[in-house]
Amino acid sequence: MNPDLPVTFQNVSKRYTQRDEDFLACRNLNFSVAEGETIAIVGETGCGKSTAMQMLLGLQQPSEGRVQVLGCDPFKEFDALRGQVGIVFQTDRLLPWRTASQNIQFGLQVLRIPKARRRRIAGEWLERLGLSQFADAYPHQLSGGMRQRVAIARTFAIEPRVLLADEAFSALDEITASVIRVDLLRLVREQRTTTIFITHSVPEAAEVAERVLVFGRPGQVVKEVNVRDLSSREEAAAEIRIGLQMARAESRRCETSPT
Ligand SMILES: Nc1ncnc2c1ncn2[C@@H]1O[C@H](COP(=O)(O)OP(=O)(O)OP(=O)(O)O)[C@@H](O)[C@H]1O
Repeated sequence: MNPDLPVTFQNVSKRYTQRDEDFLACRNLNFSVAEGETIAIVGETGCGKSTAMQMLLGLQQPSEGRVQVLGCDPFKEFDALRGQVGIVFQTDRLLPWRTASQNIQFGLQVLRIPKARRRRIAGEWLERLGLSQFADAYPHQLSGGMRQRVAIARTFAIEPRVLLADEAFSALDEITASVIRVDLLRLVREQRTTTIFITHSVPEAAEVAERVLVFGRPGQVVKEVNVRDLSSREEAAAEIRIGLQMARAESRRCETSPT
């Protein structure tokens, strides 16, 4: 395990207890993300993507193995990572009683940034996302795409070193999603934020990531696709689909093999 890399999973397994029985959600999961790198994790529903991300966020403890984020154990050193890991969710999760500007200031408030500085930072992010004239608008006065932009601004305002985008575009219509995707990618590149996209969409993974990890069940990397080494996004998408087929075959093999 290289402690200098911002995110490392080393031989990580996670077991849940379901109806008095052990259930393996991740098995011997190994991967890392380099500083400033953008990766995507793709996998079918139930393959353990969320469980892996919960361990990254320190919300779940691995049953075995080690997770390291920015040199810390996220479960045991939860407070040390406060403000260092940002998340963009599928839904905007804006507070309806706060204006766009006040929503962007929320994380900064939690980090006890003084009011004048908070306002200035929110103003800068509203401008960067083309929302300056909506600073005082409430979420119900904004379109879905604008709300997601406010949520993105709220995440970037804390200047996270690691960003997690969890199905960040799947609640938007395809046209809005493609515009917001471009916005988010631009910010990730400008800020050089180490980023993990979680997605079910093969074309999206091929478009946003430099490297794609295809997850199989229980949570493990069945194929790694280095988009940088391929000639086109289409070729990357084809490689990801091969990975998903491998994951399905492996999962069927596990289901049918005698225990
Ligand atoms: N807290 C929990 N307790 C028990 N089992 C759980 C818990 N969380 C997840 N699981 C199980 O672990 C497996 C992996 O779930 P997980 O949510 O990590 O998958 P996922 O790949 O994120 O799925 P999706 O794409 O649908 O979000 C599933 O079978 C799920 O039922």
